[in-house]
Amino acid sequence: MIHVEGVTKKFEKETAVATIELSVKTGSIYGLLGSNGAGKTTLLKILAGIYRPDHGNVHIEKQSIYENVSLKQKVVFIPDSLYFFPQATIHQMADYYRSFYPGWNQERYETLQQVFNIDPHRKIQRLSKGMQRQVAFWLSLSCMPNVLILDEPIDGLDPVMRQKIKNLLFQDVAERDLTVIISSHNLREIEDICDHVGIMHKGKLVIEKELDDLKTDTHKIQVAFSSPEQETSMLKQLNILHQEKRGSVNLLIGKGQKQHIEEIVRSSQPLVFDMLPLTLEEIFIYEMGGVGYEIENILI
Ligand SMILES: Nc1ncnc2c1ncn2[C@@H]1O[C@H](COP(=O)(O)OP(=O)(O)OP(=O)(O)O)[C@@H](O)[C@H]1O
Repeated sequence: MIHVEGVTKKFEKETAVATIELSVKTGSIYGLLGSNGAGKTTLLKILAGIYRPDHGNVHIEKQSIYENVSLKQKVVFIPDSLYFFPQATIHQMADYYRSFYPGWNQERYETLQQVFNIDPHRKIQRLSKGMQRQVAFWLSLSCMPNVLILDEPIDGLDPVMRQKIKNLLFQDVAERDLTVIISSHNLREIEDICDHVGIMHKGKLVIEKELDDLKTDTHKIQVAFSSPEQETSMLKQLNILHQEKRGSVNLLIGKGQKQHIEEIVRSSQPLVFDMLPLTLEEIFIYEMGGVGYEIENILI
């Protein structure tokens, strides 16, 4: 379990992260989204023990991460700008990882060579941007970390490689309870990986949700009635996040169990009734609207 407790970080006068509280369950995949400059990278670096928070603390497996070498050996961070030793080949970089991470698994490193299919004798800095990213995953996954922190990880990867890497992450989560924290700008991209999503804006965590709950609990409803009284009576019984009129049809975004909503709407005898699934992006737009934020400005 990871606990972020009231974490704040300032750079001179700039507050990059403002009193963030969040928890990430062991074996889950947490997606961190937000606008440019929202504070995602700063928070990830605090989680990885690279930055010391000005206030608050981060506990992983009940231990504080900052300056805790033995804990850091179980946590791997892949930053958005990758760093490898100049002139190092993949094998040489692997030697370095092996010396720092006690969990290093040589057999896995060799097995993953078939997945990434890059000659380990090649110098990393001469590889393409996407290939360097593959090397970062190859080395990181060979360390068998308990926690993997990924800052904009899929940038530059082709669709086949993205899928392969997602599958490797799923495998580690399922087989050995790996916890993954992943930052991205793209809700659609991480929709199919994460079980939790948090959205940051101006240093704050403005929304945090479990995806399954959201998906089974939010519905798009189209209804039309012959009388406004029927409509008013139905609306009073529903938990509505958003509504708009399209001609005689009322488009509603409602929260609640599908069957329960259906019963309420049907008992009001609508002329037209349809329930449609929402994309995750739509759900967030309405949820954020509910807490007073314009998500269009936050997600790109
Ligand atoms: N080392 C630093 N020195 C000074 N200010 C910094 C430093 N790192 C980050 N900041 C500031 O902190 C704020 C948050 O930056 P951060 O990189 O955490 O945002 P982000 O959400 O990762 O942004 P992006 O999506 O653009 O990568 C920004 O205003 C940034 O200018």
